[in-house]
Amino acid sequence: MTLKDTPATTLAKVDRAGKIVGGIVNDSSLRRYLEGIPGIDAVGLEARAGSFGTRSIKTTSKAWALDRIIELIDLTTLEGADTPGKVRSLVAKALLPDPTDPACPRVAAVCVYGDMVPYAVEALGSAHSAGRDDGINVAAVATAFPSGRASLDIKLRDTAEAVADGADEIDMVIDRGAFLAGRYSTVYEQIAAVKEACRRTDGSYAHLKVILETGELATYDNVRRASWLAILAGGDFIKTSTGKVSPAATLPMTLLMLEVVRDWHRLTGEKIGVKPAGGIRAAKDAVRYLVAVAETVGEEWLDPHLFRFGASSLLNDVLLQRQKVRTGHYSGPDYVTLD
Ligand SMILES: O=C[C@H](O)COP(=O)(O)O
Repeated sequence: MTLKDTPATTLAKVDRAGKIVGGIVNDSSLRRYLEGIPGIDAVGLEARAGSFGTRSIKTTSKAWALDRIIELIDLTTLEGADTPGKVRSLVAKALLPDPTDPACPRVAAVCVYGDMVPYAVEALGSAHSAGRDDGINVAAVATAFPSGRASLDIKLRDTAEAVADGADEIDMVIDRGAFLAGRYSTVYEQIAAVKEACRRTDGSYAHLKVILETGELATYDNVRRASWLAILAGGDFIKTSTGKVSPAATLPMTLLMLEVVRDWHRLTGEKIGVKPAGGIRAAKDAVRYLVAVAETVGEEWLDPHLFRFGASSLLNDVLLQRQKVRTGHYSGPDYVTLD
C-alpha cells in the first residue's frame, strides 16, 4: 500500500501530517522533521522521573489513586497457552475485581489476542462497552504481535478480523526494523493503513494504540521520534511495550512519551493517549505513573480515554493495597486470584 492508495479519511490526517512535516510525507520529509527534533537530556529526564517517587500521599488521596488505577487498567492475558476458559476467568475478574466489595470499580478493558476476542465479547455480555462509556472495552493485539514480522496484508486482515469480531481497541506493533533502518515512511504508511482497517461497517473506528516497543528502540531520541511518527500517522494512543521484550515500560520512557503528547496537544489541540505496558506489577509504582501524568499533561489525562496501564497482575496488588486502606489490614494471601 502506498500513500496514493490511502483512503479519504486517512488523507485528512496525511494532509495535516504534510503541513507539520512541511511537504509531502515521505522518507526524506519525515527524516528531516523527526531528526530535527532536539535531542533528549537523559540526565534531566531520569531525574524528573525519579522525582515522582518522592511525593507523599495522604490516605484519602491513596484510596482515590488506587480506585483510579483500577479504572485505567487494560487487564491483559497474552500467552500462547491462552484458552477460552482463561479469557472467561479474566473477564469475570474484570467484571467483579473484588467480590467482597461491589463498590470496587471495574477495569477499562480486557486485552487479548485477536482469536480470543469473540470469547471476551461473549463473556462480557451486556457489560461490553461497544461504544458506551459505562462498559468494559475489548482490546485486541494485532499486526503479528509481538514481533510485527508479517506482510502488510496479513497485518490488515489480522486487524479487520478482530474489529469485525467486536474489538473496541486495536493494539498494533510498529515495524521496529524499518524504523531503526530510517524507513520512516514505511512505518507511517503501515500505521495509517492499520488505522483504516480499524474502520467498522457503520463508519466508526476502533481506537488504535501504537506499540513502539521501547526496549528495542533503545534510545530516548528514537522513542521520541517514534512517538511523533505514530501520532502523525493517526494513532489514538502511544504504548510503550508488548510486555515480551525487556526492558518493558519504564517511568522515564513513559514520561518522555507524555511530554510528546503534551507538545502535540499544544501544537494541534488534539489529545492523544499514553499506555505504559509490561512489568508494572506494584500499586506503588502505578501511583508514580499517575503523578507523572498529572504533572506532565494534567489530571485531565487520568481518564481511560487518555491513559491506560497494560498489565496482567497489577490489579492483584492494587486490590491488596485497597483492602489495606479500607480495613487497616490485609485479608491474607488468598484474597486475590493469582492468575
Ligand atoms: O500489555 C500488557 C503486557 O503484555 C502485560 O505485561 P505484564 O504481564 O508484565 O503485566
